[in-house]
Amino acid sequence: MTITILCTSVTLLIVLCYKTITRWLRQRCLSLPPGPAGVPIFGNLLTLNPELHTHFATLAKTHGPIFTIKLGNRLAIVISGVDMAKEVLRLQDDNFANRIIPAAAKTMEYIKSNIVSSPNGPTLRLLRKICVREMLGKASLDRVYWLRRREMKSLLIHLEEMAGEAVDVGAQMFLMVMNVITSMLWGGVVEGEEKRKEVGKEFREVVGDITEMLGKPNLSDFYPRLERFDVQGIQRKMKEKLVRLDGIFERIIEERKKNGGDGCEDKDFLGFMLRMEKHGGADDNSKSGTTTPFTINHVKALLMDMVVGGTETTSNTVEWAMAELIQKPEMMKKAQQELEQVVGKDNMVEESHLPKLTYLGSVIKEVLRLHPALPLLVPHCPSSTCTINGYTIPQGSQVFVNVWAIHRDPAIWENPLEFKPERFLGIDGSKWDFTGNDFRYFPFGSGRRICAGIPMAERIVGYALASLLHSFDWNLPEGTKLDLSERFGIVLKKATPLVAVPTPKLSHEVLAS
Ligand code: HEM
Repeated sequence: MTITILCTSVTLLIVLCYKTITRWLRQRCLSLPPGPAGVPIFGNLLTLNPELHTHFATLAKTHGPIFTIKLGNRLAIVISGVDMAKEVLRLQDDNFANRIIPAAAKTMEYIKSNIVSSPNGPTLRLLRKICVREMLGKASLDRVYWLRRREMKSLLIHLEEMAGEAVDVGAQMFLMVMNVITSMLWGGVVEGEEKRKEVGKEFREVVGDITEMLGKPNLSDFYPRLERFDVQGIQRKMKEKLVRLDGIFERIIEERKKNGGDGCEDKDFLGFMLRMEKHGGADDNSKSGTTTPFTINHVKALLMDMVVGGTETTSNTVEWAMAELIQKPEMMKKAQQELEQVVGKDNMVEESHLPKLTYLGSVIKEVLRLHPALPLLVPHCPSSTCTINGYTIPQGSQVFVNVWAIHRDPAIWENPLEFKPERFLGIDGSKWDFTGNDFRYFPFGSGRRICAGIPMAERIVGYALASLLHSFDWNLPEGTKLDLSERFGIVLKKATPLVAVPTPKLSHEVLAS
């Protein structure tokens, strides 16, 4: 018995060593980008700092703007140079516009059908077209403005009630943005304040758990062969949550179908998507006349995309902006003076004011420069082996583009660590935008996989920040200090939540109008 166990262990060890050595030799022959030395089996996992964006920026100082690291069995390439970012996101975009789906996200069919996980191809094009052109186009966003206004007003009245007390700004923003997004998605379905709150609460809990699990390091991702064993139980727990989420979606969709179904397309996005689904999908999008299907799974997947893609990104951006402005009161004053001029003291901010708020716009650009919501974008993945700068980038490797590091590169930005909205003002400032055409500034990514929610993000962040600043003065609670340090996650966070005290600037009549 002992001899059998011994023989099996030795054989396993030999096989493992053989595989590690052959993989190592294969990779050496490939002329991969340079990178820190790792150890067999673990690669660089043991020295990986969880603050990935800063860790990668530090490694880039030693290994250059393109380097390799090994995360277990997975090869990752990290890009932190402008030219190479352009190579991945523009010149070789077609090849790199794919994703590696985390093991936890593979557990439910509709999660695999969403935009963020879809490989480059007709389904991705269809989903993005629906999202970017149909739902998040100007006309559609205008149509559901009343829903955003309703949620904003409810937040401002709540903050007025909290006047003089310490408020967790990020938590309030998250709640408001979640309500705004879910209202836009199915706001016409869930009737009644109480019921809306109830659905919203359950939804928030489940989505919070799901994003937390997606952000957890999972051995199944570093060692894909372990995926079926689900060593940490993450996939099992994720599946439980996704079944719950699916239940919420099913209830909402059922309710909508009962109450007039796809006839309600003007009310919110769900109505629009159900109409598409009823017509069996879409869109004769190819010359060959084939139709790309659009199923109920796609409806759920798009709901999920907007909630997960849109909530923390926008609410954290507003929280960062508030923190930076509280740190620099003269800048807060400047933004408030502009609001008084454009909006007036007897009025609430409306989205239609945003294009005239030039200084506020530059504050938002500067926040997204210093604290881009997704500091490493969403990792890309080449569908075939290619070369960048003479280095081989193997098919299937995970490619991180460190936009955070590019936005702080002293060769591009003067005093890059200083928060200075003025750099985006004037003739010089107007050249920077969110289109991803300039690889020195691209907080929303670039190319085929550029953020699908830019118009919505611009409106929500601008409207929320303008409303907070116009309606209240903001100060830190007495005796507290501001901490501006960051914490890496799926979305970049403040390491400690911003707690601040609002003092109303507008009368109750104006706020409640
Ligand atoms: C301040 C707010 C936001 C920022 C900074 C932001 C940034 C980004 C970035 C950097 C990416 C990845 C690009 C890449 O992989 O190359 C992305 C992807 C995405 N974003 Fe946003 N985003 C924001 C808000 C939103 C909103 C409001 C929505 C939708 C309602 C949204 C939906 C998406 C989706 C669906 C994707 C995946 C696109 C794809 O894989 O093709 N985002 N976003």
